[in-house]
Amino acid sequence: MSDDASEIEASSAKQTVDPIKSFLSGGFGGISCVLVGHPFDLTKTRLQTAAPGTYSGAVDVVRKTIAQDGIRGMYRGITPPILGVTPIFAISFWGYDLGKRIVYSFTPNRTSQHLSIGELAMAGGFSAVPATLVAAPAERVKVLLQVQGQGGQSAYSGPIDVVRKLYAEGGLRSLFRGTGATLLRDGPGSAVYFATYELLKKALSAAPETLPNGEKAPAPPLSLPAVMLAGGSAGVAMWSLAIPPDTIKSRLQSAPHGTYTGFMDCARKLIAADGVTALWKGFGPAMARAFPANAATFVGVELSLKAMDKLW
Ligand SMILES: CC(=O)O[C@H](CC(=O)[O-])C[N+](C)(C)C
Repeated sequence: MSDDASEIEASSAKQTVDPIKSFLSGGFGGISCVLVGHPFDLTKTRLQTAAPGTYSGAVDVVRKTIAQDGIRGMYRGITPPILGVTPIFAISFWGYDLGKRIVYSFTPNRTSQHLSIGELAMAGGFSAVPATLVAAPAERVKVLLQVQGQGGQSAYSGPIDVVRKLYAEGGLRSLFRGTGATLLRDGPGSAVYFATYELLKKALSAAPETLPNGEKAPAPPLSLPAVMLAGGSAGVAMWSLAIPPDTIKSRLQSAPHGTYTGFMDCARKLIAADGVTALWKGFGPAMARAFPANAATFVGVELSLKAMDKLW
């Protein structure tokens, strides 16, 4: 067998892909995710951060936003997510692939190349580490833009203005406020996310063939509806876990300087003021977004991988 052929066989049996392809496919997934998911995300952030009584629910946020700002209002703050989510997803999908390679390197004497769901979850959790370095400042900027324009004056004219003002106010520390909260949300969240996708992908695929070396071949490609079902469910599974740390992250990142000393302080103050259920503010819109946005993400990922596989 040629070196190239044995490398392809080894990497497909190992469930890893070329790092450039995993990075680019994640980027395509991110763009698809933002285009479908942004209006849901804006509704969630407004519900999470508005003073009690401002909105009666998600539909009220949409009604008031459109009445005040038109349809464009639902896409307020989309520039940072497009610019931020694309690299975040690129790094996240690349990090997931890197996480799988790390698992292999720590288990050199394994009897099967196939990664268990626990190992895939570990690789998913690992992906949040590099992704958070980009996600935390991008989310800080996005949250500040999303919460303005709810009646009062706008403090920022755009993402660059936010970055400039945050840097002037507190340097990199201010720009990176909420990094720990982002990791607490995305570490466990990404573990569940990738594990759910792989689990459903396997359940929805036809039985794999056996390779000449006795290993199972990777499952044949999924149909688009199956990719959408597995991707959408991965999003729902992730957000079922991620809403409480996300609520705290949004509060931390949107509050004036000095309001909270950290994650636990913010959680304690939020629960004391609004009760424990306040941790699940924005649950409805997050869940409403989770399925379509992540169905779109994995369609973007799988289609771009397929296109790249044809190119090189
Ligand atoms: C917070 C976030 O970006 O979650 C992604 C899914 C979504 O609904 O946006 C998943 N991942 C963290 C793996 C990029």
